[in-house]
Amino acid sequence: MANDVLHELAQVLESRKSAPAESSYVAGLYAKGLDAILKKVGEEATETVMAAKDGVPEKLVYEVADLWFHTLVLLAHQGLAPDDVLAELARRMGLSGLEEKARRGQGA
Ligand SMILES: N=c1c2ncn([C@@H]3O[C@H](COP(=O)(O)OP(=O)(O)OP(=O)(O)O)[C@@H](O)[C@H]3O)c2ncn1[C@@H]1O[C@H](COP(=O)(O)O)[C@@H](O)[C@H]1O
Repeated sequence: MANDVLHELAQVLESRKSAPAESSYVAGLYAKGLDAILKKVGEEATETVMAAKDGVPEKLVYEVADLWFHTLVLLAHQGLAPDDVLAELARRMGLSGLEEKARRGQGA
C-alpha cells in the first residue's frame, strides 16, 4: 500500500510540472522555485518536532505527512522519485551493521 500511495502521488507531482502556477498548490510551489520548496521542508520539519514534543500521536502523523509530502515535492523538483530513496533504504537493509558504520566513515 505504501508504495502505491507514493507512486500515485509522485505521478500527480510530475503532472503538475506542466500545469499553470495558479492552477494548484504544487504547481505554485514549483513556480516559486527551489528556495521556496526548501523553506516549506524546513517549516514542516520544525512542525514535526513540535508535534512530537506535544505527545499527540494524531498531530505527529499529520505533520509527518506534511513533511513527507514536501520532501516528495523536493525530490520531483530535483528530477528524483520516491523509488530513488526506497532503493537507498533497501540497499542499507542489505548491509550488516559493521558495513553500514564503515559506509558512514565510522569504522574501527
Ligand atoms: N498531500 C498533499 C498535501 N499535503 C499538504 N499540502 C499542502 O501543504 C500546505 C501545508 O502548509 P502549511 O501547513 O504551512 O499550511 P499553509 O499555511 O496553508 O501553507 P502555505 O500556504 O503557507 O504554504 C497546505 O497548503 C496543504 O494544503 C498538500 N497539498 C497537496 N497534496 C497532494 O498533492 C496533490 C496535488 O496537489 P495540488 O497541486 O494542490 O493539486 C493533491 O491531490 C494531494 O494528493
